[in-house]
Amino acid sequence: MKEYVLKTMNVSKSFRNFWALKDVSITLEAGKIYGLIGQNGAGKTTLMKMIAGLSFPTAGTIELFGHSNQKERQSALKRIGCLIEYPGVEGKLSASENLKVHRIMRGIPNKELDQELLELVGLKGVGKKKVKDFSLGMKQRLGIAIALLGNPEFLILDEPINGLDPLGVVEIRKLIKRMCEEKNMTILISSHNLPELFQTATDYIIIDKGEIKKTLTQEELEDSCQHYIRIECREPEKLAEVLESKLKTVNYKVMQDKSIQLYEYLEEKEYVAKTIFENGIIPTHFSVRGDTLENYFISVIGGEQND
Ligand SMILES: Nc1ncnc2c1ncn2[C@@H]1O[C@H](COP(=O)(O)OP(=O)(O)OP(=O)(O)O)[C@@H](O)[C@H]1O
Repeated sequence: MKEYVLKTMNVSKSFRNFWALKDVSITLEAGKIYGLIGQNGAGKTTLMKMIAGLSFPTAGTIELFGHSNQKERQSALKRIGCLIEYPGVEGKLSASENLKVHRIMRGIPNKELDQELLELVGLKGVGKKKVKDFSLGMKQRLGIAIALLGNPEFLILDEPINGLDPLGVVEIRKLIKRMCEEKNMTILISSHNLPELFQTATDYIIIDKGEIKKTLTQEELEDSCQHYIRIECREPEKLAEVLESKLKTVNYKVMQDKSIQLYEYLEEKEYVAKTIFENGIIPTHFSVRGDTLENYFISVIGGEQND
């Protein structure tokens, strides 16, 4: 049976007359990495804050680890770790001193945890260096270490790779995947950039203007962005036969509108056109289709695509 970490049901949030979230209903399964994707102002931070108990919905229900009533949810919140907006760190202290402060504030006595977490996030070697002299990537990793105090089962990270250089992005990506794999942690990570999250998440939630526009798995996203040759003709059965017998491929799909999508030979379009023509098929349409991740995201939120 699937284990659910979070269910939000018709969650809405208004600030005076402005609805920052409208009827948000999402379900997160344990052990997956969810990418919450939306442009600036889409409502990502607002949603994450409500899930983490830092703010309250105007309407709707949030169920955490199966608990939706206020009292039980309060204790379920202890099973969450979050990095939402930058955590309170003291620039004049080192990474381990900062961790110690947060550990003591949370009432966690285990002193060894500080070094364990610094090692986990790759900050063990920084010694006494003050946090004010850290790079952005190091600060983000310290923020993640703080979020990991308390050994959370569900980790919420708001834009953890925003502003990082490519190497920093790779490091955070590896860390997130490792935590999911080694600790079976469920992770919700936000970003305004779908390609950036593409190699990290297992599932995607696309949000725009406070509304969930689409939820999809990595596989579904890959399918949506896969490139193919679209061929239309009067005799699709005959075309399928030619693809199999002459081009030796079964890597195609006959669509409902009877067009055929061919997922091979993208670099040899002329050869495909010549072969089908020589075998008596006259295409009424022949084109290469498929989206980039960016264009797919824009099409889902209803904007204009780039060519
Ligand atoms: N406390 C608040 N008072 C008034 N409006 C708010 C408040 N918090 C958020 N908003 C508004 O709600 C909308 C959603 O904001 P939110 O910070 O959740 O977006 P976001 O997707 O996280 O964007 P960003 O990537 O820019 O952080 C924005 O229009 C924002 O101005």
